[in-house]
Amino acid sequence: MTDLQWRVVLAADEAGVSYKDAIKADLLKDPRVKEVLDVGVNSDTDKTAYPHVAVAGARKIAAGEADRGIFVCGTGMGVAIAANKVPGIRASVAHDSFSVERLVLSNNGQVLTLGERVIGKELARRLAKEFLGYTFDETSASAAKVDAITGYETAATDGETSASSC
Ligand SMILES: O=C[C@H](O)[C@H](O)COP(=O)(O)O
Repeated sequence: MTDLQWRVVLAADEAGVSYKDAIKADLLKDPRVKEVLDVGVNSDTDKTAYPHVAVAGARKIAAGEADRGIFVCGTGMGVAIAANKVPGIRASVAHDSFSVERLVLSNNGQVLTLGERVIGKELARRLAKEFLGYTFDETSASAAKVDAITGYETAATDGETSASSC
């Protein structure tokens, strides 16, 4: 996208709701963000397990209702693993600036995941902000590699056992 008017979907379990809500407050003030979707949870008393919120959030992106996702759980790993089960979604935990950059520029990741029990809140807020500063270059050398991921995913969906190499 060229105008960087992001539609961002947020998701968290009970272990990530505090950071999710802090990031939500930041995004609502961010001029680059035109819409924030929050699929929950909205309280640390809500015990909905992380796979459910992660898949709900990822499906918003797969359906074209959101451009990016920021999902939080205790480690960031569970929501990433769950989100990646949704076809077309590329999600990863990234707890440093370089990894956040490469999640987008190398992997065309749409979902950044964060671990509330792993990094501090101010770093999480900064990484969320940085994540929206990058846009994948479809003409870059990384594009063919991302296409290879999609090829394997398509092959798996089609019930095949392998995909062609790039
Ligand atoms: O990856 C999982 C998350 O960290 C989650 O918040 C905690 O999961 P657990 O209760 O199974 O450790």
